[in-house]
Amino acid sequence: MIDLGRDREKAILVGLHTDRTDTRIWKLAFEELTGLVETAGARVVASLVQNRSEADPATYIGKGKLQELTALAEELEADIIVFDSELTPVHVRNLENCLPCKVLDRTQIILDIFAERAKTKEGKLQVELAQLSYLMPRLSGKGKAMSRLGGGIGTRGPGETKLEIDRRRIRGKIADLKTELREVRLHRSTQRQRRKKQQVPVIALVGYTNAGKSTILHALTERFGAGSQTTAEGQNRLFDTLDPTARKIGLPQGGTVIVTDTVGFIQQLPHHLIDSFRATLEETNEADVLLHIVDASHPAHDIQMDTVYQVLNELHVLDKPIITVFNKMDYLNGEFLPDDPKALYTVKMSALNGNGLPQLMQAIDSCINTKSQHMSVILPYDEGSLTSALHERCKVYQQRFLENGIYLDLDAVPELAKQLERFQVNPEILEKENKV
Ligand SMILES: Nc1nc2c(ncn2[C@@H]2O[C@H](COP(=O)(O)OP(=O)(O)OP(=O)(O)O)[C@@H](O)[C@H]2O)c(=O)[nH]1
Ligand SMILES: [Mg+2]
Repeated sequence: MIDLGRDREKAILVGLHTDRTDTRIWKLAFEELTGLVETAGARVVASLVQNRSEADPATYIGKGKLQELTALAEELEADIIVFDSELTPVHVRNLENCLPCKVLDRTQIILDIFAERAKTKEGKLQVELAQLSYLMPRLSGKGKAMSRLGGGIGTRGPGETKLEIDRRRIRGKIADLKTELREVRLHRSTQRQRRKKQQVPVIALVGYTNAGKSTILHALTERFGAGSQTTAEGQNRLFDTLDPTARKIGLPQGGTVIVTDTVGFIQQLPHHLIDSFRATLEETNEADVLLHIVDASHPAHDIQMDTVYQVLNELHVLDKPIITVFNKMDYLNGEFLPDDPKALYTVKMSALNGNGLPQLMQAIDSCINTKSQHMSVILPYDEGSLTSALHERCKVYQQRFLENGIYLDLDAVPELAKQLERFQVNPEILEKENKV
């Protein structure tokens, strides 16, 4: 994408604010659309917003607004009009009939950016799968704008060559892609198995796009990297990282961990993408700890955090220990931010100047290396499942069956130590009473 302002396609953005949408969330998503369209290589020349109780089933926006938009597009000689949410096939058909230029929606812009960014075979296959799944129900709706092919936003990737192909062939192609993806993933799961065997703990970086995940991985690798590894420095653009990257880092108290970086999240991440990228996102399932990176300087970072937690919830990984990292603190001039209640640790740092990096390492170390605790307990006989969990996961030195329960002398892992606190006894007193 060469940035020569005058050669870039001119885009008009169209937003619909309905009664049902939270205004702050809507505003964030609409501002993001500007960033997305610019990232995709176009120049935003105007935006038009309509407040309406709900989307018009035929044309998304109302008739009057559509006339206004048509006139504006002609006046500004716009090349594309981008709508702020996923249009139905009916919307696309009707809008294309009225408007003098290409009609695109938020989903297509995101798919387009992903198509440009994907580097690995798996990434490319995933994007292609998402694009074809998006295209399938819309094939018949592609009217005049799409027949004017010749590149430009929304027509990159497989769309260029395959638009003429009928549904059946696309369905076949989707099936082939799924098979190919399965094979590629098999290879990655073998790599993961090997890592598991080596018992190296895995830390997954998660967070909103542009929060600073790659910059943090770069800083960690520079300072604590094990062996000669390099990582790309972060870039100030959306969805800079698409393909998973893994790096080995040495911990201050000894031992190493693997830190993985992957695709960032955003409002209304298209569901075709979530489905296609599920395997990549599910890397987080393998992680021992999640590092949730937040751009603390962003005025809507609370909404961004909620979005991340929603995706993590969908991936069923919220039970893992989370370290929340408020990054970009250098922008904040000591402004106070409360700790994230969902996290085990909250760290405030700046990946840019390195402030807070040692605290982050400390938090990682504490999560990974939290020592087992030596305890003596008497467990009532009705605590059968806890007893078996202890035998499975802890080192038990002594066991005696007493009148009021089982006496155990053991090293308890941190999660179980908490549950055992209420059963703790003083072994010296028991010894004096000749019970153990
Ligand atoms: N001022 C400041 N800028 C930062 C800091 N950390 C990262 N950045 C900048 O923020 C931008 C985004 O950083 P990345 O590391 O690419 O963000 P990311 O989370 O990997 O983004 P995606 O890969 O798009 O999901 C870059 O321009 C970084 O230089 C920080 O602590 N302070
Ligand atoms: Mg990145």
